[in-house]
Amino acid sequence: MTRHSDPVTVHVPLGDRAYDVRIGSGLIDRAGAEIAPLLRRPRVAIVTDNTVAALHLPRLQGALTVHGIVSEALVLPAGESTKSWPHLTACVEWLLEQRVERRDVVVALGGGVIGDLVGFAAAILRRGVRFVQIPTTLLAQVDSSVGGKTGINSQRGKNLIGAFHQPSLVLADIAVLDTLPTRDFLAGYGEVAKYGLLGDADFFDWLDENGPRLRDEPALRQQAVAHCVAMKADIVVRDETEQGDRALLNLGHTFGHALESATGYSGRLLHGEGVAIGCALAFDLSARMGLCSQESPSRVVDHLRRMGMPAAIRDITGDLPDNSRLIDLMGQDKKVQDGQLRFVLARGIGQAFVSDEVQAGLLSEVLQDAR
Ligand SMILES: NC(=O)c1ccc[n+]([C@@H]2O[C@H](COP(=O)([O-])OP(=O)(O)OC[C@H]3O[C@@H](n4cnc5c(N)ncnc54)[C@H](O)[C@@H]3O)[C@@H](O)[C@H]2O)c1
Ligand SMILES: O=C(O)C(=O)C[C@@H](O)[C@H](O)[C@H](O)COP(=O)(O)O
Ligand SMILES: [Zn+2]
Repeated sequence: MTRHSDPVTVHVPLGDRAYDVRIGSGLIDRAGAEIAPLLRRPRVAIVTDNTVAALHLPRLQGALTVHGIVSEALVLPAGESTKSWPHLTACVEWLLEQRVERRDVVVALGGGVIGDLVGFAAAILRRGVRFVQIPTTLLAQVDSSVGGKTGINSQRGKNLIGAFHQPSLVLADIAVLDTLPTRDFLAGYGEVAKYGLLGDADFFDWLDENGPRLRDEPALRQQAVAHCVAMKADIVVRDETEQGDRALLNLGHTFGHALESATGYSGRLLHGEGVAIGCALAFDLSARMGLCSQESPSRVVDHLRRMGMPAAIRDITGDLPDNSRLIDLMGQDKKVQDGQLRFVLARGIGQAFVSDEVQAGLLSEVLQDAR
C-alpha cells in the first residue's frame, strides 16, 4: 500500500536553472499535480526501463491522466549496458518520432541508468529540452537525479560521453524503494555512505547507528535521502561544472569506475558497489600516505561489512585484469589533468580533498593488498 507523507523540498538555487527536489512517500501518485505547472501543453514523453515499467509506470500514467496530461512511454532494457550509444540513439529517435518539441518536457522514470541516459538525450534533443527526474532507486534519489551530470559509458571508460543538463524538477518517491531488490538498495547505500565520508563525520556516525534500519523505516529513509540531496545541492551550487569542489562527490570513483570498466558494466559489479570498494581503497591510500590514521580505513570497511556490502576488490567474483591495466583504466578518469591522475583522499572521516600527489608505487601496493 502506498503511504503518503509530507514531502520535504530541497531547492537547488542555480539561477535560471534552479529547481526543486521533492522527497516523500506517494509522490508518483501526485506527479500530475507536480508536473502540470511546468507544461506548456498537456503531454509528456516518459522513458523508463522494463523492470520499473512493470512496477510503477501504470501508476505514473494514471496520475498524469487525472490532471489531463497525455503520456507516451518508451521502455528500454534494465541494466548498466543500456547507458550506451545504441540505446541513446533509440531514445533520441523515439523522442523525435513522438514530435517532442523544444518547450515540451521529457520524464525519466527509473534508476541512475535511465536518469543519466534520458538526461543526456534531453540535453541534445533539438539542442536541449527540459526533463523531469523521477528516481526509483536509492542511488538515483540520493545522487544521480540531482546535479545535472548526464551521459553514457564508452568501452574506454565510465560516463565519458555526456553533458551537464539540469532537470527542471526531481520527484523522489521514497515508497517506490519498497520494490527495490536488496542488492540494489545496498548499492545505493554506497553513495549514501560516501556523503558522510567526504564531508560529514556526524552523518557517518548517524549512519553507523541507523544505516541498517534505512530499508525498513520510511522516516529514516526520508531523512537520509533529504540529507544527501541537501549536501549534493550545496556542492553543486558552489561548482556546477566540477572545476573544483564538486570533485569531492567523486570520492571512491577513480577506483570504482576502473573496476566497473574492468567488469564490462555487468551485473558482476554495480556502480554503488564499486563506489563502496573505491571509498575503502581511497581511505587505505590516505592512511598509507600518512594523511589519516589506520583507524579511518578500518572504520570504513567495518561499516560497509556490517551493512552487508562488498568492501574489497577480492569481493568481486571472477577474473580481473592486472593492476597495471586497472591503473591504465584510471587514466581515462575525468579528474585527470595534464595526464596526471588525481584522487579524492581524506584526512579523516568527513575530511576529503583532491590530490594529485599519489605515488604510482603506493597505488600499486594498495591494489595488490586489496586482491
Ligand atoms: N549523474 C550522476 O550524478 C550519477 C550519480 C551516481 C550514479 N550515477 C550512475 O547511475 C547508474 C547506477 O544507477 P542505479 O544504481 O540506480 O542503477 P539502475 O538504474 O540500473 O537501477 C538498478 C536496478 O534496479 C531496477 N529498479 C529501479 N527502480 C526500481 C524499483 N523501484 N523497484 C524495483 N527495481 C527497480 C532497475 O530496473 C535496475 O535493474 C550508474 O550508471 C552510475 O554511473 C550517476
Ligand atoms: O555528481 C557528481 O559530481 C558525482 O561525481 C556523483 C557521482 O556519484 C556519479 O557517479 C557521477 O556520475 C560520477 O561522475 P564522473 O564525472 O566521474 O563520471
Ligand atoms: Zn557515483
